[in-house]
Amino acid sequence: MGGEEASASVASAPQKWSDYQVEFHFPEPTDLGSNSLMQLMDADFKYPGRDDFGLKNVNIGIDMGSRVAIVGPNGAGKTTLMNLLSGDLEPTAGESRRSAKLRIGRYNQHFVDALSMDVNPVEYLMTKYPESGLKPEGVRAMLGKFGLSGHHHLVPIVKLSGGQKARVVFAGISLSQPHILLLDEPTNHLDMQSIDALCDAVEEFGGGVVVWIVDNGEITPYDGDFEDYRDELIKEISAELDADEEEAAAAADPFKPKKVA
Ligand SMILES: Nc1ncnc2c1ncn2[C@@H]1O[C@H](COP(=O)(O)OP(=O)(O)OP(=O)(O)O)[C@@H](O)[C@H]1O
Repeated sequence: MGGEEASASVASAPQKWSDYQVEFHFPEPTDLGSNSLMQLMDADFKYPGRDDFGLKNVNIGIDMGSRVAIVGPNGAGKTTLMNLLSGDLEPTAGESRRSAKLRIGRYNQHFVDALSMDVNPVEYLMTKYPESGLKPEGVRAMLGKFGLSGHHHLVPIVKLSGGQKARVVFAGISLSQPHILLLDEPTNHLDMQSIDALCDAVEEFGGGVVVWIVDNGEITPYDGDFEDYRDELIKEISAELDADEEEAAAAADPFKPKKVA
């Protein structure tokens, strides 16, 4: 994992921490009258005509305060599982229960890629979440906290980088006042400071959180807590940054032996 913004900041200045302030925040969810938010019980899922892929016997319960991290490889059916959790797909056997009035804040790469419109982030968020009641200045303050610099608030979204669009998606999730966060590889586009801010926000969030982490093994629950996950990500990104710095130093020094690709 790593972020395009992390590599970009290394290219311009070899430092590990950017000098801007980020503070992700998801508001305290409204009371739904029950601690239990959603459940998949003995759920199976199969696409019609696809006998080579299916999910079997999935049991996941998400309550207020739940933290569920799932580790699995690409191709394991992550989008399908996330769609079952969000209610976009219904199980072909077993049961799916969801609290009435449940709001789910969902993050994935497809949502980031799909943000390619001519309106700017402020216009986009104000149109999509009118119930937030925020004025443009409020939306801009929020975008700033999610790490989108002021200049980019008024640039058409189509011109933003993946990392900048990711911040717009996160700000939108916050404005939607979710009870559950479904986060599919949420750190891909983020630099270390933002990953730290996201982990803090997830930790303090009063609702339920499901995070998908890609790894090469089978689909399993993550063996650790969010602190462990944060430490792992930061270790990975530090190693990537060190490798980038070494490469940059080698490129600048004509006498240093070069790595052969
Ligand atoms: N609507 C569909 N109809 C038939 N098969 C589908 C459909 N959507 C996905 N699949 C198949 O189901 C399997 C799992 O797909 P899914 O998108 O859930 O997970 P994934 O492969 O882990 O992808 P991603 O990493 O993009 O989430 C794949 O073999 C895919 O081709």
